[in-house]
Amino acid sequence: MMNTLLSVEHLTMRFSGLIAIDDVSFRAQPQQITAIIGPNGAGKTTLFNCLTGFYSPTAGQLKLCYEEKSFLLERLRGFEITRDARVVRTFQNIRLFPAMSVLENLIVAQHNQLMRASGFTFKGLFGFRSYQQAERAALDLACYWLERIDLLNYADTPAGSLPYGAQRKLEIARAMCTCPKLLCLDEPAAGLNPSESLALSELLLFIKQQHDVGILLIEHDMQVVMDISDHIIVLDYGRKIAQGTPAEIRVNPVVIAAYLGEEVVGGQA
Ligand SMILES: Nc1ncnc2c1ncn2[C@@H]1O[C@H](COP(=O)(O)OP(=O)(O)OP(=O)(O)O)[C@@H](O)[C@H]1O
Repeated sequence: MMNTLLSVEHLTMRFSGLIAIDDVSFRAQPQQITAIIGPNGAGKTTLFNCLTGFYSPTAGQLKLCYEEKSFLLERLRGFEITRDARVVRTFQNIRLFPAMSVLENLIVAQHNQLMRASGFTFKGLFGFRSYQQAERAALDLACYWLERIDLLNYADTPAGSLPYGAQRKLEIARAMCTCPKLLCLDEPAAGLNPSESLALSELLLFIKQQHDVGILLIEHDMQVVMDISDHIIVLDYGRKIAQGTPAEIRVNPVVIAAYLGEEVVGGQA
């Protein structure tokens, strides 16, 4: 029996009169893909904003556990959520550093490790061996991910000049360079063509199988969701209305009636 990676308990987020998330509870397991679906305005991104410190929840508990450690995310500041709890996210809109090279985007993601290795400057300045080793390790990790996303030949290309689909993959590679335990992806398939969506699905399956990370996936592309998710949480107007495996969600009448529609359940996104 796997240990739970993330426990969301009675999460509520209010904006004045509007309840964006209303008493939502669910669990996510390590090395599994947990999809969060629901129509526009259901509260999906707000959930990510609570998990990653952009919003302070009105109520509820967000507990992350791994390797005998546990973190209450709602009590941490944003940078601690990434640095200490190792939760990382991407956004609906691409947020790469467009003028930096592809490789530099992946090195910047390892800033925390490199700063520690540099003794917060002087070991780096004086070229300590331990810092040089850390630099090499950062480069190796960046190259590992560049190979995984087929961008090794574009290492020196400005990230902003890559095709859209490649930028989406680079964002995921950049997130993975932080060595996360929980990877939160906000609509990674948005704007991708069918073959790019397939490549994305393969990348996410590779990550979940080969790396000790749990994935939370917000996605409107039902083909991607149904193909790769282990577990699906369905939100509507801030409330959880269903959860289950893709097979269960496909035939859940509440979900069919409210969200997917019969055509989409049949596999047409
Ligand atoms: N900072 C904010 N202030 C006020 N209302 C907000 C704020 N952030 C989100 N909301 C509201 O909370 C509700 C949920 O929004 P959210 O962006 O989480 O939905 P979503 O499920 O991610 O939608 P989409 O699929 O369109 O991205 C919406 O009604 C939205 O307008």
